[in-house]
Amino acid sequence: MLWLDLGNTRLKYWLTDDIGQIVDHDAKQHLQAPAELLMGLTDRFERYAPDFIGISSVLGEALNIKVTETLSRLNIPFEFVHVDAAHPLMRSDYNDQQLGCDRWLQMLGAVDKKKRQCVIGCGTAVTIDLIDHATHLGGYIFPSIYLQRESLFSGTKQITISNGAFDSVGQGMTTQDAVHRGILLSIVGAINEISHRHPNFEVIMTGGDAAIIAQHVNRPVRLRDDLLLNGLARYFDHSKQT
Ligand SMILES: Nc1ncnc2c1ncn2[C@@H]1O[C@H](COP(=O)(O)OP(=O)(O)O)[C@@H](O)[C@H]1O
Ligand SMILES: CC(C)(COP(=O)(O)O)[C@@H](O)C(=O)NCCC(=O)O
Ligand SMILES: [K+]
Repeated sequence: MLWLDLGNTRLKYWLTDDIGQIVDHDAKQHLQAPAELLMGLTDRFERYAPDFIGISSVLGEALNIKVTETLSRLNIPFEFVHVDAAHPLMRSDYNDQQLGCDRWLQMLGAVDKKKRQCVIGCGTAVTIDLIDHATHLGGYIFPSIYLQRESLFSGTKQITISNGAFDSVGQGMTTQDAVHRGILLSIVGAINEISHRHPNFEVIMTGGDAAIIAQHVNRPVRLRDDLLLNGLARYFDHSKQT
């Protein structure tokens, strides 16, 4: 199988064998040209001769059409995920026309009907979702630390910071530190507040920036890099059974 995750910044792919083991995996910036990036990867994909391609995309109709055109040339059946708010593994009252499918799949990949869970996706946006015994209770969306820095850079005259490390939440004494620490605290502080309000929820984090953020959270955090893949596998298993 070939599994694709088209996020706002990166294209992730996984090739898995018959027993679900990952035989190849990578994440690449697509620069809003995912179809062209996929074109360059087709040789690699064809080498493994996958019999199915399952796709999560939050890139919108126009880019999905281009991706569809590229994938059609492979002559391998493929299917885009559609959010199912009444899925047997997890119920959700969130507006299902709006819920991002990567966000939903991450939850589907993590959900455990015996637990209360807080699933945090740290990609281009940071999403924080609460799940109570397999019922999605809703969540929050924040700009990532990088998007926040870009918005300060572009919306102010005297803040000209465009790079540097996000490594502390202590107060800063320079613009550079104040910007990075303030932004990091906005996410870490929100996570701490949400986990304070929901003390019995297991905190699970995934996505490109999960490790940077998790270090400063004052609760035990489970870092998982397999949630979206797991969600894709669960979704397509189910649709084959019905
Ligand atoms: N402006 C930026 N500068 C540097 N790195 C960035 C920037 N925006 C995002 N990133 C990085 O890109 C990665 C995106 O993470 P990922 O989970 O793949 O997100 P998405 O699913 O939204 O594509 C993160 O590791 C983040 O550190
Ligand atoms: C919230 C997101 C931007 C996160 O995307 P990502 O950071 O993974 O690229 C995406 O799931 C999305 O576009 N969601 C639609 C809005 C919603 O979930 O309500
Ligand atoms: K967007």
